[in-house]
Amino acid sequence: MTVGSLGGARGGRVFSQFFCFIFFCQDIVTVLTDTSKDTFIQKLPTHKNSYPYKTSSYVFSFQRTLEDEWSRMMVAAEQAQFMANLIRLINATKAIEIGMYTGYNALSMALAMPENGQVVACEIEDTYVQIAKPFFKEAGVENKIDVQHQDALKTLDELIAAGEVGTYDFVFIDADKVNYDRYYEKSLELIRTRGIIAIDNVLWSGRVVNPAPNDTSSQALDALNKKIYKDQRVELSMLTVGDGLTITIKR
Ligand SMILES: C[S@@+](CC[C@H](N)C(=O)[O-])C[C@H]1O[C@@H](n2cnc3c(N)ncnc32)[C@H](O)[C@@H]1O
Repeated sequence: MTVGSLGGARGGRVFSQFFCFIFFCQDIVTVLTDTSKDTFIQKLPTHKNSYPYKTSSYVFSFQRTLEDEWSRMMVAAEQAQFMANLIRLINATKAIEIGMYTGYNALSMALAMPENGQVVACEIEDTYVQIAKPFFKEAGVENKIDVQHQDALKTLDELIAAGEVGTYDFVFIDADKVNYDRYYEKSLELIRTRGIIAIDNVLWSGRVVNPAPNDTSSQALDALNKKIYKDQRVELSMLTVGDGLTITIKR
């Protein structure tokens, strides 16, 4: 079939628009159904609570082979999957995770990035760093994850001092809650315009509503939620996924 047979110049336009649409759909389908890690999924035992979430099932199964005790603080699988897809959609190559723990989500982010992608993973506890590193190596993303084993505030200050302001595409905040506001402000400096800052535990099992007088974590989260709600520097979307996930886009 030729363009001409579809009705001249107008037909050509319709024809090419149609194919652009098909290619666009294919891109979206590729992003949402990438199964290139399936070999790992088959290789690894599946945790009893797992569910075959497409791309994230790899990291999900991978880290859930750790004891339940270790899986307690990880993000929910659907959160890791969602953030990995956000990373793909914005073509992120520079990301920061504040609170790496045993590396589940850092691994998920690194796998979603191209070869030149870099995740700065901040973790203060040595035990967790030692657990995470072999997983990064086995997954073949050791070179994409820069583990910063120290206080995350120090790492963020170092990045700012090193001239990295406005260069990061994606930041995930998931460390000690009382410092969330500080992490948010420093992340806003480091993130580029239209970059994403994702914040975990913003619902804190509902305790952000009327926090108890001695509950400093709930108070800090509540204060930050209210601050971001009015923050003109960002667009906001608060999702009731996991323990509550805020997505902000820097204006
Ligand atoms: C909820 S866990 C992170 C879970 C991880 N994002 C995941 O999805 O697997 C919080 C982590 O933040 C770490 N953390 C707490 N305070 C920190 C600090 N000041 N600097 C760096 N890491 C910190 C804790 O040791 C813990 O491993």
